Amino acid sequence: KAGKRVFFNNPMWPGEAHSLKVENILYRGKSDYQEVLVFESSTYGKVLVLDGIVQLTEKDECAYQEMIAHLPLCSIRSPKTVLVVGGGDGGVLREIARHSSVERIDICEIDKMVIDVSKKFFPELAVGFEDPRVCLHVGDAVEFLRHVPKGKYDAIIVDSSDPVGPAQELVEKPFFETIARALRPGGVLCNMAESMWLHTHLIEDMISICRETFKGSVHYAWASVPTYPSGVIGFLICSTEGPPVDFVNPINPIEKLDGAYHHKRELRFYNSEMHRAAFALPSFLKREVRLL
Ligand SMILES: NCCCN[C@H]1CC[C@H](N)CC1
Repeated sequence: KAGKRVFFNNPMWPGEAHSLKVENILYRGKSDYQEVLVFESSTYGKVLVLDGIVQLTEKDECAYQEMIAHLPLCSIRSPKTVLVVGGGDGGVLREIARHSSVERIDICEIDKMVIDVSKKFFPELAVGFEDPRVCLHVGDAVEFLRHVPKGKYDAIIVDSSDPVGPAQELVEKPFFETIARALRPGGVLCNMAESMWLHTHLIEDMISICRETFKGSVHYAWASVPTYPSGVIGFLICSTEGPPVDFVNPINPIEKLDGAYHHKRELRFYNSEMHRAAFALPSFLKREVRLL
């Protein structure tokens, strides 16, 4: 009933909780991997929740989907083949589709229920699946990447949930090694990388794995997403050995992309200034994760 609140607390962020006012519950289900909930909130539009953790809201999904897609793709001259790990809601696909140079987008999502629920309740995101360049694989990305030919992709985007449950393996070294192998020389990875306020140990671990695995550069960027814990989310962005990639100054600025690909929906968060600003880090973080 209107006025009810839902609280999001979780061992991933002890001692704190975020809450949203609920107008009505639209869907509750349980897939082979997780519990799936969709509700209409009072102020953030529709909300997708997996195992009690907010994945996206209609109001602020633009920040996460646009940044995780354009930080890597605007850092390389002309991305052609892209892989999305996770991303079953389709939002990242919608963003990648803006890049007219892209010829093929593979996506490997483990949970079909997330795709079906997104198509039913989040058409603004699921529109990403309609692009003819998209090739959907429903299954475990760890398995999928084992069979990918060496050097196949220009960019890989890991749009995962938290590393508890189905996404646990996506922060371990063997997975990053299969990603490095699947990228071409000078190819780029952009990986969801939690909160600088809550998860500096996890970020440190991921960065040290990436430093060993990716012989190019490793950077951390971040963006404001009010409905994620602590209101920010980070991105770990790396390049493999080969032509050096300057992540901070986009060589393929989104403003230069031909408008044809923007007609469906304008950008709400990302632009080249936000791109550059995303790599500015607070002093405590630079000390704690010894980044360049
Ligand atoms: N594709 C929707 C976003 C999935 N990534 C989120 C990162 C932060 C997490 N606490 C929740 C999922």
